[in-house]
Amino acid sequence: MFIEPSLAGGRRGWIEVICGSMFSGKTEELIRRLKRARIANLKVEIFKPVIDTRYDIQHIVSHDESRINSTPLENSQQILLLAQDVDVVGIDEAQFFDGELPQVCDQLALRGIRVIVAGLDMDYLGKPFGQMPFLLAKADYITKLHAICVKCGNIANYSYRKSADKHTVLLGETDLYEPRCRHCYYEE
Ligand SMILES: Nc1ncnc2c1ncn2[C@@H]1O[C@H](COP(=O)(O)OP(=O)(O)O)[C@@H](O)[C@H]1O
Ligand SMILES: Cc1cn([C@H]2C[C@H](O)[C@@H](COP(=O)(O)O)O2)c(=O)[nH]c1=O
Ligand SMILES: [Zn+2]
Repeated sequence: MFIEPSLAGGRRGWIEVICGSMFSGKTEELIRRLKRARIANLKVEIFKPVIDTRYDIQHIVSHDESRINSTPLENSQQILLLAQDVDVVGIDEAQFFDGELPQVCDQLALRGIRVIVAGLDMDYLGKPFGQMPFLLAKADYITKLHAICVKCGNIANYSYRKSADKHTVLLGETDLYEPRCRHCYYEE
């Protein structure tokens, strides 16, 4: 389990990345960290890309229905304007944001903000997704989570797409995707 670095003394501001396949618990872990920050009386702002309308337009919602309010954004530069005077910034579905997101996160961290980013490390083809590889390179702390393979019960790293749609971005849940381990993913 991720334990927050001490906030006492020293220079603050860092980037945490939570990654993994679909259903691995990224959103739950993001919500857990953000709720704890609020319990610590820190000022928290939460963002997601506007295209993520899967469960709710405004809220970040996990597959298990835990939720937290957020601000949907068209582009990552808006975070710099909206994250004034905050201690912690949470960002979900980072793979859908534009190419500016890594340097936006850098700037936030330099302002002394704790930045917590959650996103899919790989798309349905098993390729690095959007800005996630760059965020992983810049992160101070990385948490890779795993789902359970629906075929064999082992640890799952991959998000297998059940439809023939070839667009990289295709919103969905169990209707379109299932988490699979390496072996079950490549067997198909
Ligand atoms: N195959 C699976 N492996 C693990 N968790 C699953 C699976 N199918 C459904 N879940 C549910 O998904 C939850 C995680 O949801 P969520 O945090 O939204 O994941 P992510 O954001 O990584 O897609 C788990 O707590 C569990 O209840
Ligand atoms: C693999 C993959 C996923 N997506 C979409 C499907 C979901 O709407 C989100 C991922 O949500 P989660 O919180 O990680 O479960 O991304 C996509 O558009 N393209 C893909 O290749
Ligand atoms: Zn498997």
